[in-house]
Amino acid sequence: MIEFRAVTKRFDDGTIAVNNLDLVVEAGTITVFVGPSGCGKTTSLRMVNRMIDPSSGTILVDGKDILSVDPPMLRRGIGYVIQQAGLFPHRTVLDNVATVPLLSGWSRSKARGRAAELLELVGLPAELGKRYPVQLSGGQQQRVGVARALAADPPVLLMDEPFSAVDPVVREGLQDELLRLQAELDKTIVFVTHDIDEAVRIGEKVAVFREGGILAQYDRPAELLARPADDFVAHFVGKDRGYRSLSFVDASGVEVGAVPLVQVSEAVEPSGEWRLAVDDRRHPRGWLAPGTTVDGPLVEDVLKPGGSLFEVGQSIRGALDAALSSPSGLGVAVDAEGAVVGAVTATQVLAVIEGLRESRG
Ligand SMILES: Nc1ncnc2c1ncn2[C@@H]1O[C@H](COP(=O)(O)OP(=O)(O)OP(=O)(O)O)[C@@H](O)[C@H]1O
Repeated sequence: MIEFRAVTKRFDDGTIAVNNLDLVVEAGTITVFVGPSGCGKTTSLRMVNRMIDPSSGTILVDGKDILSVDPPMLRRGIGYVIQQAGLFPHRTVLDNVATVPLLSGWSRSKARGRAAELLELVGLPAELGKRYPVQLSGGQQQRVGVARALAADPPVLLMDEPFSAVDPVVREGLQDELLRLQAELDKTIVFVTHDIDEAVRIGEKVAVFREGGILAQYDRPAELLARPADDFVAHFVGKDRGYRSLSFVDASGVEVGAVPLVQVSEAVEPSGEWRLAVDDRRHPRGWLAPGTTVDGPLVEDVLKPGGSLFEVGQSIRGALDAALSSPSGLGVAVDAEGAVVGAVTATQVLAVIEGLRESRG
């Protein structure tokens, strides 16, 4: 657990970067600090590993005042990942990751063995270990940065805009990877970003900062979207927050109905209704529009591309999107293997959303 108690940082030129911060980061969670540029996120983060010391107030890590711990000692228990990975350019990927174990006195072969395990853990093929950082993509470099920070197996991980230098698709992949790793490793992670979408996607709790280093709201993402504390937070979480908050409501309340199916490569009779074409594993292949006549076996060329799919038990946002993006108006539900289990309409989904709203008062 990390606890900020009335922490203020005033730099020598008088700038107040962090103003009387009270906040508890629970152990084993990902907590995100988010806010516009210059609102004190990085300063707050760097005070945890004593790269910056507070002007007043106290920071406790696992109940211990960090000012009572020697900084190098403190940092052994705190991994640090920064934007663009900050790798050593003249060391191979493997040696970058092995750096901390080597510094802790491990033999070269043991440190490299550990580094190889870590590369695997973050999803990088072993052969990349021989390359130099410049020979990797941005996303791969970020993974190496995470592996390096995990090398000493620290209970706490500080991540400062670690994914902001990569494109949105790679970024989403890295976020998923972090969530997967966290499920396995159970670290206490503080993650800084200025991207609210990233914050609500990966944070169990999100701290929104405003200018002047003031904490504007500290809440679970669903609360932040549903009940922003004030106009600043409402504006900062941005447009579509009502729709985005549906990501945190599961779709189990939506009753999945039957959907007419036809089999690809089999003969089909004409019909006046939309039918979903599936393959022999019941995976959806596309929609057959009403009145389409097919001469002989059904081929995929006559099918209309399907909309998005949603998995039963996932978010209601996915169910609504599936219905809205489907040419038939029927959102297709699939099981974990991707086989069709049925379909829902947008009206059905909205009725459930409306019911939830009313029951919340
Ligand atoms: N060494 C310093 N001396 C004086 N002022 C500083 C120093 N470091 C940071 N600041 C100021 O403190 C404030 C908070 O900076 P900080 O880097 O913590 O913000 P941030 O929220 O992380 O911003 P960004 O998203 O742009 O990285 C800013 O006004 C910044 O200019």
